[in-house]
Amino acid sequence: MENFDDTVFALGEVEALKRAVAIFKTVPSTLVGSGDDAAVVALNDHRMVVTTDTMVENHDFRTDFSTGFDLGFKAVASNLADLAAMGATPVALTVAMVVTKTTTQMWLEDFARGLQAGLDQLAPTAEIVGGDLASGEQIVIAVAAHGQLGDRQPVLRSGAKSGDIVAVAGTLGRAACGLDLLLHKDQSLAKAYDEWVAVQLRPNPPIQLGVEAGALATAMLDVSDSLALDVNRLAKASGVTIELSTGKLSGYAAVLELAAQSMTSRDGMERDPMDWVLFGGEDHSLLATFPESAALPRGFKAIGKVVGESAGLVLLDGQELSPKGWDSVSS
Ligand SMILES: Nc1ncnc2c1ncn2[C@@H]1O[C@H](COP(=O)(O)OP(=O)(O)OP(=O)(O)O)[C@@H](O)[C@H]1O
Ligand SMILES: Cc1ncc(C[n+]2csc(CCOP(=O)(O)O)c2C)c(N)n1
Ligand SMILES: [Mg+2]
Repeated sequence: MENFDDTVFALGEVEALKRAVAIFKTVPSTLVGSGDDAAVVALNDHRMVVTTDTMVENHDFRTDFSTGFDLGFKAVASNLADLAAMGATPVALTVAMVVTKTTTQMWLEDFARGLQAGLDQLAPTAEIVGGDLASGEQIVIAVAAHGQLGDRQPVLRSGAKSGDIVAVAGTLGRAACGLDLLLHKDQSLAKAYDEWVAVQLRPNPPIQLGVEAGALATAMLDVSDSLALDVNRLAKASGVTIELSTGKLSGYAAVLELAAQSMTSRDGMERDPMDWVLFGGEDHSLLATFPESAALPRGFKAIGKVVGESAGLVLLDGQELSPKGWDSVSS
């Protein structure tokens, strides 16, 4: 017989929320925070940048891989990456979630600590200003994030120009390698390469670098579904051809080589770490284009070039790169 005494279900919505919300820190821009019918937030501009992202248990995450803390951190990080990709500074987030009859209050509070840790590390000026708690058959986490631009223009996917440099801030391939380590039949590998597993569980996107780069970038997006897919989205939106070179990407793959070899030695399946770099998602790094004449902003590394106008073509070493990656509905 399961013991439900320590579950969110047993405690009830009001008490469960009271304890979880107590974990969140407040910031000055929140005029009315969690507790009323809606929150009220002060912005430094008349425009608001809004994004949302949903994570569903057993589709986007597994509770045997991720702790509540991990999921809170990841939910914040992935939403902040979308704001940063617009060049926006994060201000306020809401967290709507479905928990199950067996979700413990300890898990919920661990999740809340993960949300706050994500903000502490990536956007200390932002606050969790509200949310919703419902119950259902599996855990669902839906975060909405709101940001501001000050006097800047938003950085769209559609602004890349012929001649621009294509550059990345943050890591590539590590989160996908981490997921394969977690899924590997030899469980000792996830411990041996815990640095890559950590990127999968708690991605660390370069939020501040993205906001800074927003002043110069002609286009930007976060790499959530795969480099190949997301470069393709940028190329299509901008109507340009982008040329990448494996030489510029080899450093991202090299650090994952040992993990690939260890996995292969245990199951005999050949792996090329470049596949994680090109076709793996979830590092939430920032991919941007910059005018050729300007120096690249701090933290950005050139991986390719915009070579001309087209309906949106991506070439890798001169060959068309197929836009393979994560599809959140059909994967
Ligand atoms: N249900 C929906 N209603 C309206 N617009 C939607 C809906 N779902 C997605 N969109 C829009 O479609 C676009 C692509 O969505 P998607 O979630 O792939 O964005 P993304 O930046 O690639 O996400 P992420 O970085 O979280 O992977 C976004 O502009 C998003 O707002
Ligand atoms: C158990 C488990 N199964 C699959 C995955 C892979 N995965 C989930 S979401 C996503 C892309 C970003 O999503 P979104 O576009 O919604 O931000 C990817 C590649 C995982 N991490 N854990
Ligand atoms: Mg995005």
